[in-house]
Amino acid sequence: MPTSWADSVAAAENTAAGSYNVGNSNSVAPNRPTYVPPHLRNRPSSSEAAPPPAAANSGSTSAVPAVGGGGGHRWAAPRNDFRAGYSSGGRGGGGGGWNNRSGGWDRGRDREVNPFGDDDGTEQQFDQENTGINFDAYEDIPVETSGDNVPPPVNTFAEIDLGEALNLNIRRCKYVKPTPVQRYAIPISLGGRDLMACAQTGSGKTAAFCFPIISGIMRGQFGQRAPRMPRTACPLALILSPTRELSCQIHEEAKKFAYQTGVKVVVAYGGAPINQQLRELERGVDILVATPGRLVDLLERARVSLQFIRYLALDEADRMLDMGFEPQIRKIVQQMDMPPPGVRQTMLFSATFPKEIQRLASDFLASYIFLAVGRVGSSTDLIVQRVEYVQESDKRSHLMDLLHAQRANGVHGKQALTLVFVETKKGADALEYWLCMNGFPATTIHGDRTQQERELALRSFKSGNTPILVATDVAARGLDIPHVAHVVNFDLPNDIDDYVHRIGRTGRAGKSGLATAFFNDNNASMARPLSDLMQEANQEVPAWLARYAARASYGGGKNRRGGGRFGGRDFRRDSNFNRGGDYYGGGNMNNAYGEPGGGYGGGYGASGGYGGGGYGPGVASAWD
Ligand SMILES: Nc1ncnc2c1ncn2[C@@H]1O[C@H](COP(=O)(O)OP(=O)(O)OP(=O)(O)O)[C@@H](O)[C@H]1O
Repeated sequence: MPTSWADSVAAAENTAAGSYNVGNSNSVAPNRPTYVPPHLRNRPSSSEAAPPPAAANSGSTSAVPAVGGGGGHRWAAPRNDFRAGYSSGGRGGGGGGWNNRSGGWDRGRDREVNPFGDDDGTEQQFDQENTGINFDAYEDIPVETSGDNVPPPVNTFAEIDLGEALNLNIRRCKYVKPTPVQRYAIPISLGGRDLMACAQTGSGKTAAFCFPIISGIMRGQFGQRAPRMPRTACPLALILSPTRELSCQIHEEAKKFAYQTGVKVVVAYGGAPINQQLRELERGVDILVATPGRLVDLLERARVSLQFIRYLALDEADRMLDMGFEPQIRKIVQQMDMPPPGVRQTMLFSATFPKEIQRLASDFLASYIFLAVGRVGSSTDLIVQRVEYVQESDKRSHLMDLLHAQRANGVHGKQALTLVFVETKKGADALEYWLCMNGFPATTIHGDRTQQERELALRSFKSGNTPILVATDVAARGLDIPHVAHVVNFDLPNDIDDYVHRIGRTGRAGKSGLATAFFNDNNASMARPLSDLMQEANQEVPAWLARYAARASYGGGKNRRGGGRFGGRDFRRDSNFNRGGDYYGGGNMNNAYGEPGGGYGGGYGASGGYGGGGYGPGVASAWD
């Protein structure tokens, strides 16, 4: 349906925007220190001069310090060739970008680095589909929407008017069609609606919130524009995420999507020198990606103002609103100068969304749409889940057996990447040491390591030079590391949602993966939720675990899940929740293609979910 709803939204936006007029680009003088709306930057025109020279990479936009190497495992190093061949995402030659073409963009010293490294690239290079993605895996996924006047989903990117430059970048990313969460979330966001979205790990949520933000800024659809203040950066969009690594990853992705759109993306996160980030902010920012702690610092120094924010996205929103981060988030969103809900557009995304957190989150939203792709908090059945009964004292030798088996299955002499989750930072260091001593190159990521060590460890792991990463929950959420074949829960978490995020580091973007958990009596409280989760994901539940689960008493804790096979579980639909009937506007259940779907009974249950007792402090010690 290439001309249905998406077109009418675009038309409505253009009408509402009023002054949006492509032709204006000609009236902007080059290099004048005045504001040029993003939709007028970089616009090719027949009269323009030759494109800028393929500038050498100034490196000025890199938030990650240049790395000289190292950073892998610290102990015996059977293969410590970390420096070889690693590139953190194509910081190749220069290219066009800000301050070129239509000119007038006063970020004069910057050259936009081509994040694709394809400066001489032509269209045909982008024709290929994103390598290996299996979209069939998503065909039957149930989708639930609730709220008033839910915009219909789209089936292709072509149905949505995202803008020419963004569409080109989507092709460069080799995204041929939208994933289910993108099909629904992008039209909802382009329609100006607030959104609480829950979709399985690895299903493309980052693009689902980045595309509408970039597209909206490109359109320059705000009557008001952010002024240039000498020392205070005034972004139009803010994306918050819980960890430094995830913020960096979102920044890298967003830079690809925003390449040559004229929309500038900057990242700010703790543990890295603030001066470099301040300099970057001074050069101008449209989208700020940040961790909450560093952002509060910048706000208190009055180096960032939020008064022009039009888009707020919280990635891993349930984590951002649990006890660890909630005070900081409330400060940023409610106590500084950010426009209120309804004036700004707010998008919350996660793979898990406990009802207690949904209730908290609703403070940040105005008349929002709830979207669930797959069951809220479910794991994808692309991940084969195994649970093995292993006593504490046997865990190391058991891990060794798994790693030996995996080494035997290595491809092209390379061992598949294995991510091992442990409970504590000390435990991570101890296991890393032991693995290295036993000939398994391992490194760690946890909150006691310096930021540089963390980044180096991650790079060494991603590159395959150190194919085992031992991690605390700091690596549980959001990280998109290709080729993670196996996630081992050496220590099971105490919260089933943490388990869902951890195993979600494998089996991403339609690919399959393996997750093994070591279970013993210390994990008895996890027996029931684990067994329920595995059943939902069509996994084989071992008989001994089923017996444990049957014995486990239900105490109303946060690990308690509802009984249905699929449930959208918008907390507004809970019969315990009643705000006078003006809140919930009905729900729809579809498959991923927007067709009304049957076959998934019930599942919203007043009896289900995360009743009682507040949402716990999680694993704050393991986090930033
Ligand atoms: N439409 C698409 N076509 C092909 N690949 C895609 C598409 N959208 C996203 N991807 C790829 O899928 C992978 C997972 O995406 P992303 O990291 O956004 O997942 P996520 O849903 O945010 O996961 P998590 O819950 O773990 O944070 C990324 O490598 C991304 O490039």
